[in-house]
Amino acid sequence: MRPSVIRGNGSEIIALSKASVGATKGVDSFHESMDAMEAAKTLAQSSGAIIAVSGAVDIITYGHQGVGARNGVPMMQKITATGCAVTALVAAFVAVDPLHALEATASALPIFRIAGEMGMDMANGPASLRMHFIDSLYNLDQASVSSRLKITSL
Ligand SMILES: Nc1ncnc2c1ncn2[C@@H]1O[C@H](COP(=O)(O)OP(=O)(O)OP(=O)(O)O)[C@@H](O)[C@H]1O
Ligand SMILES: Cc1ncsc1CCO
Repeated sequence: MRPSVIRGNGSEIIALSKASVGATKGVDSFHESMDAMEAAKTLAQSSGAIIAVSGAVDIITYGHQGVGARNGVPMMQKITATGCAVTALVAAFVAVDPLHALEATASALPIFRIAGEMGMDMANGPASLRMHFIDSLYNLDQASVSSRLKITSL
């Protein structure tokens, strides 16, 4: 199997790259995404996949430079399965343009996080964030993405 993109939290990417033997915590992460930067680059080079690490900053790398997606709200972590959901969004973006999987991944992650920010503007906690987040993703437009986008090179 040669996946185009591997998305995990910091602990998962470190475990996959075998860069660390530290404890992991199942579906949640003990490590911050930036702790997994070197592991992500190593895994990208050994697997040939684009690596996306979710966390306070989402990281996207193909093994050399990286992109950091800095939008979002921490309460997204309190909704179980947002990790799987953002992975599904990445898959959908890559399916539209498979020859540009890096750009597709670097678009899907910040868009997911921007929808989280917009959902949080209307939410009172994780349950209402889940609802408002899905509504925000559904209603998202180019102007909202352009005005909110926070990405940097790493
Ligand atoms: N500290 C944070 N601040 C803002 N957004 C975050 C933070 N940590 C994670 N996220 C966002 O939350 C979503 C889920 O990422 P997370 O790292 O929690 O995945 P996961 O551990 O695989 O989750 P799951 O519980 O679904 O298995 C992603 O969109 C990610 O960008
Ligand atoms: C914990 C969990 N529940 C549904 S999917 C999933 C893992 C990734 O989000």
